[in-house]
Formats: sequence, structure tokens, C-alpha cells
Amino acid sequence: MTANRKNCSMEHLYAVLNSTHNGIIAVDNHGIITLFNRGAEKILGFSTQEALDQKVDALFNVPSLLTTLRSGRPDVGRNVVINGKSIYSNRSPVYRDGKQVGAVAIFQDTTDIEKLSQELAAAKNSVEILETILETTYDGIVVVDKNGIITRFNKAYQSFLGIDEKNALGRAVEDVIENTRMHIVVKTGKPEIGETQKIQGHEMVVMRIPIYKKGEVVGAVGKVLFRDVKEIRSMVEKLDLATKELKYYKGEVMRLKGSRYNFKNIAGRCEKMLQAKNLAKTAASGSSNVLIRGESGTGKELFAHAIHDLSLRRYGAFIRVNCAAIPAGLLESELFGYEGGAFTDAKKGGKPGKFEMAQGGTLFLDEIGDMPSEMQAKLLRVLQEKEVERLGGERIIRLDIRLIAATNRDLEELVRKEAFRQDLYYRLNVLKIEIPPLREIREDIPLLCERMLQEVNEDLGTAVETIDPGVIEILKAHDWPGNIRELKNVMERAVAVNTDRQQVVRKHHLPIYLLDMDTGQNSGALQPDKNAPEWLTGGTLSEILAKTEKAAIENALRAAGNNRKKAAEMLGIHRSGLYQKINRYNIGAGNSGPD
Ligand SMILES: Nc1ncnc2c1ncn2[C@@H]1O[C@H](COP(=O)(O)OP(=O)(O)OP(=O)(O)O)[C@@H](O)[C@H]1O
Repeated sequence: MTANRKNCSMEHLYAVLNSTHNGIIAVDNHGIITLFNRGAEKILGFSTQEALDQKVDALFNVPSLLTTLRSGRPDVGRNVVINGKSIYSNRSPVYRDGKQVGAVAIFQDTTDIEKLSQELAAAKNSVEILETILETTYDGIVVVDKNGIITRFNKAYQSFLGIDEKNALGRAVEDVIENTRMHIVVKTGKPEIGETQKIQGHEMVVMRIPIYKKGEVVGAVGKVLFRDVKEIRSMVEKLDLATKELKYYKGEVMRLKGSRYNFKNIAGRCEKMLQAKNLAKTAASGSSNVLIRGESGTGKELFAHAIHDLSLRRYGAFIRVNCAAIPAGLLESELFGYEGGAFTDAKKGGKPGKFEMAQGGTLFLDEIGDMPSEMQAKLLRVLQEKEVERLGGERIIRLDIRLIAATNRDLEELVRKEAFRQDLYYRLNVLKIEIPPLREIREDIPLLCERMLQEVNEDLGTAVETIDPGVIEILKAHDWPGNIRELKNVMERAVAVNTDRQQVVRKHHLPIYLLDMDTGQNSGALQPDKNAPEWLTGGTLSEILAKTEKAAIENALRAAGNNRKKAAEMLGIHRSGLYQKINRYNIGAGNSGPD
């Protein structure tokens, strides 16, 4: 390129050189800078004054024009980094009249371009990943632009609909996919998730999501979540079945392991009951031995079950031993078990003891205060050593059990009288729960009655709903030596004698002993109850009892659908006893039900 000498003065040439975006540096044969344009100033950060007449390598510590001077050859397309900037340069020697008189470098800052190209590479990478996902996913995916024209249509969708990509791209989505709403979603801008859409006879679950750019809908993506609702239905059915099975097996485990009650079964919200329940919950979260004290019928066993049920041992066994009910001679073999041939009546293969059976669970020793003293010593040893040996056996079994003991006796008094070992008492009494007698928690009587009534209704299939306030008053005034068990019996009886199927428990449904007390206590004189039914007021006591018995049997037969076996069970008597009474009272003559 040559300049037009007429129009191209030195000033004009400098103006041209200074206007280029590129940096230009020229040096003479000694490497002294003779030209340093504005572009070079901007890129390299030196002013022309600073650069001119300087040796080029004093300014930049990079392969410089000196190399070009030395080689006398052009050096094109070099990338160097100067002051953290990426510089792309071309260098050439300068010849005048056939002689090398210096060198020139023309360069530009490519930092931004490089950044851009890195970003582009990353974006390309992301696009490739998304492409792969789109094409390999099992779900059908379609993308439309803001006019509802298909721009993407993945392989899964193509094969499901039997339509090629080339026959779908560029077409209105409603012309390609049946019952679609993608063209509507791009208008409403509202996502539709979990909708069903019938395609080729299949109810499919789909989602349609609008794509926004700078607040404007630019398209939408649609996805088939499941190929067919039937798939979900069958999954839900399977899940449902599995949940039911799990519930059933959990119930079975609980039933087999023996824990039947939990804290929900314990009614009572007075201060004393709450204290007992809170203490029992604390006991459940730990592993120490527990001693439950309370009069008969206060709910000691119920508490023991609830503690087991709430503890980490809930899937282990709950084994109950009534120390008072098992003859002293048998208690040892019951607790320790025996090996075959250990004694004359021993079973052939031996028998595990209750300690062994409670492994991983809870051993509930009821009526511990009645345990014979030699057994107390043996129990103490087990608690100390945490191992047992079957009678006649040699194998030592390490024990992992929690012991809950209960008694209605005053253990401290028994210890004082030396009827109960003090060392065993201390071992058992790690955490003591006192259950109050019913006479001390009278405020809970209405609640307890309600709960008992509910339980009785469930057991007998009856629907007696409420209790007359007068009845509650009588019940509150009673001393309840049999505690909650007695209250439960009273409610059971009240429902059983409720032959006229009233929905309310009334005074005449109560046993006579409570009514006697009522008339005596409340009026100070014996007054017949005006509400009492006729059969309760007329006749001798044995006649009234007979009438009551007859009514109770009739009611039980009704509740049991005339099934005598069930009725006998409900009444707690033997079947033959029931037959005798049916004959005696001539109940349901000619109408005998199944037995
Ligand atoms: N707080 C309560 N809430 C509901 N039912 C209760 C409550 N306490 C006791 N019961 C019921 O009363 C009856 C007697 O309870 P449980 O057998 O637990 O008493 P106990 O103190 O162990 O009696 P015992 O000392 O005679 O063995 C059971 O039917 C039980 O369900």
C-alpha cells in the first residue's frame, strides 16, 4: 500500500495511525521506539511521551520487536499476555530502499474476545448436555415458541406418537398433538401441572410450563410425566396395598409380642394422672427398671403396656408374669425355663423361660410383692448378672430385657417386715410410678365413664351414648375399692341391662349396691328411685336378681346376634351354664341360634 503524497501529509498519516483501534509500535534498528500510537497507549497503559525514545524491551518483558529485528522475518499471529491482557500481534521488519531500518508491531487486545469465546464454549457445553437429556429421557418433551409453533420435539415423543421430528417442527402444536393446550399456555402464561390429556386413547399426565424472557412469554415446554394414568393408578394401588400390609403386620407383631395398649388408652387428665403419665413417658424413653405401685384395678398393667409400646423395645416381646397366680413351685421353671429331661414332667425339647421369651423386649412382673422369698433371691441374681441358665441346662443366656414390676402392696412395709428383700427393692425401684386410686381422682370420673362407655359399645356393638348427670353424681360419691376396673364393670353392666335400648345410662342401669348407697347418702333416708323400672322395685332380692340375670342374658344374646357361644363369652360364663339359664328363664323358646 502506498500513500497519495499530495493528500497524505505526516499529520494526516499520524491522524490515521492514531484513529485505528489497533496498537502500533515501530522501532529503529536499535530497538528504540520511534512510533507509539493511541491504540498502543490504551492497550499497554503507557503514554506516547513515556514510550518514545525508550528501548522496547525496557517497557515490555515479553518476546519483543527485538526478536523480529534480529531475525529480519515477519512474526504473525502471536498471542502474548501483557499486564494481564491477552494481546494478539503481528510483527514485521521495516525495509526502506531494500535495507532493514527497524520493525513494526500491530496488535489488539483480545481479552474480551477470549472471555466471550470461553463463555460460548461453556454455553455450547450446556446446550449439548441439555440436548442429550432431551433426547435420552423416557418422557416425551415438546417445546413451542410464543405462537405455539413446535421448535423441539424429542425422540420419546416422536416414537410415542409415531410422528417424525421433520413432520412436527415448524407446525402448530395443536395440529400435531391431540388435545394439547400448549398454544393456550403461551397465551395465558400460566403453568399447568399434573393435568390429564387423552392422547391416542391413553389418559396421560402432563405438565405445561411457559418460558419467560424479560417478563414476556417466549414459548412453552410440555412434558408427559407418565405415559398413562393407569401406571399411576397401579402404583398407588401397589403403595396402598403395601401400606395396608405394613399396618397389618405391625398389628400382628404387636399382637404376637403382647403389647396391646398405648398411652392413648390411658384416660385421665387430673394432676395426679398427668404426673403418672409423664413419669411413665420418661421411663419409656430410658432403659431402667420401673416399679409401678397402685391399688388393684388402677391400671398398672395398662401403664406397663404403654411404657413398652412407647419404648425402643416396642417390636420386642411384652411378657407378663403374674407372680401371685403361679404356684411357688412352678414360678422358677416359668421364669427360667428348663432343658429336656430336667425333671420328671419336663417337656421333651425343654421350654424357654419368660426371661428368654422377653429377650429384646419387656418383662412385666405383676404382683411382685407376692413373689416367694427364694425366688426374690434368684431374681436379684439375674438382675445383677444380666444372664440366665435354664433349669437342668448349662448354656448361659445373656439377657437384654427391661423389667417392669408392679404391685398393689406396700413394698416398703414388706421390706420393713423382711417379707421383701431390701436389695431387690432397690434394684426394682429405679423409677417408681404411683398410680392414684379412683377415689383420689374423682374429677376424672365423667371422662373415665365416657371412655369406658365407648369401649363397652365397641365390644358389644351397642350405641349407648351418654350418661345421666344423676348417675355421674352417684358414681362420684362412691369409694371405688375396685378402682377403674370396678367402674368399667359398672358401665358394662349398665349397657347389658339396658334392654329397652335407651341411649342414656340411667340410674336404674346401675347395680343395686350403688343405688343403696345413693339413697342413703344423698337423702339421709331410704327413698325408692322414681326412675327405677318396675322389675327393680317389686319383689325380693333373689327375684330382682333373677329378672336382672334374664334381662342381661337376653341383651347379650341380642348383641351376639343370637350366637350362644359368643353370648356366653360376653357374659363371662361357660356355655353349659348359659344353656341352663336359658332353659330356666325360658328365653327365646323355639328360637335357638347357632352355638
Ligand atoms: N386410666 C385408665 N384409662 C382407661 N382404662 C383404664 C385405666 N386404668 C385402668 N383401666 C382399665 O381398667 C382395667 C384394669 O386395669 P389393669 O389391669 O391395668 O389394672 P391393674 O392395676 O393392673 O390391676 P391388678 O392390680 O388387679 O392387676 C383394665 O380393663 C384397664 O383397661
